[in-house]
Amino acid sequence: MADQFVPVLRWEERPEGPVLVLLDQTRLPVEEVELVCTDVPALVAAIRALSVRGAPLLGIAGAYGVALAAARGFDVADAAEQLAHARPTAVNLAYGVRRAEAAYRLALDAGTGDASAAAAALTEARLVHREDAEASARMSELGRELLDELLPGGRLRILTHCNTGALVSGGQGTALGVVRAVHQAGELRRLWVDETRPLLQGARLTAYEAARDGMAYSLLADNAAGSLFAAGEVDAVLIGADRIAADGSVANKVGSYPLAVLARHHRVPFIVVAPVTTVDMSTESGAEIEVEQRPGFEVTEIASPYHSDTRGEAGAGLTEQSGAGIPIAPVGAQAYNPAFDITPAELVTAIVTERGVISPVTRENVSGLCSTSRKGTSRSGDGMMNP
Ligand SMILES: CSC[C@H]1O[C@H](OP(=O)(O)O)[C@H](O)[C@@H]1O
Repeated sequence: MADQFVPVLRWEERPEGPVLVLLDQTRLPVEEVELVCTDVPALVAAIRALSVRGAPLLGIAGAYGVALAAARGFDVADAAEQLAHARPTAVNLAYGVRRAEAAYRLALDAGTGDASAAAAALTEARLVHREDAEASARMSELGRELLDELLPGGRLRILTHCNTGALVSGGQGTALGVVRAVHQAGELRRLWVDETRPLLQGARLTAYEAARDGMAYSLLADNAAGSLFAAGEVDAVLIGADRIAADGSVANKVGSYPLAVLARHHRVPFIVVAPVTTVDMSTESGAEIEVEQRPGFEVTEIASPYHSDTRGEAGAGLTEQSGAGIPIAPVGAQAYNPAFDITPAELVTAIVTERGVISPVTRENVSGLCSTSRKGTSRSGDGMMNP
């Protein structure tokens, strides 16, 4: 196991007051630069620029953001609203914000005073952080067991999309956390890493994590994935999720849905790995999930952390503003840039959570994930063997 990263996110008590310190993911893999957030607008800007990103980590950051507002005497209700709406698709963000806000309100209503209420929000944020680390560890175990069952004895060739590792989690990640467990068990033959245009989370972040772990990996352009399936080079697809609707539809980084179609056509297991905090039973179906639309310049320009002149002014992040990148389209070109797409449940072989694995992905099995009386895995029929 490689040495640990610079912490992806940490709370620090400083003489001038508490701060939230973030590893700026827009600067990776070239530089490990830390952003120090002293207020909520700075944290909201970091979330929108994807300096801090990835559904579970957004929930953790959101919870600490509420604690920061409370500790620094800002308006907590206003801070919670700003944070919860910083990005629309990952349900984890609002989940973490509301957890910390509720703890703050409960303490305040109990008459404990502002300082104690702020401490309650911080305690809850730390709990959200710890719970996600525990969930990550459990998902890694369950995901590796699932792969052992689906593909016994194999040295696996796994394809993944975007970044779902330690950079999105309180622990070692979601889908990439499973890959890590497979690698550490000596069962990973090859990790195929989709570069994940346009923000290149695969090229910049997953390759960075895989390299640090000594994994055998190959980076590929997203549109090369089809030829890998056709050549029989993919044993399983593992991805994360930003929101799972009640019907089992999965919102994830754009490019996930085409992989699900390819996987079904080539009878390859398509596995989603996500903590239960990603499941949103109040969203009935995938059609109701708000898909974040991002600025067109992320598509019409190429920005790279390797080239400081493409990071915008003051070495800002990759997504700071138009004109920071190198144009790769005619000036004025219009662009379609959804951050996510929706994969219907019928194309998902299994969903791995810390509370068990569900397959097939049905409304009943999704609902079971959220029931307090849940007992382990819900799998029926031969859904596992017919990816
Ligand atoms: C398992 S959470 C990681 C998830 O978040 C990514 O989105 P973004 O980089 O825009 O935050 C992507 O959808 C990953 O699957």
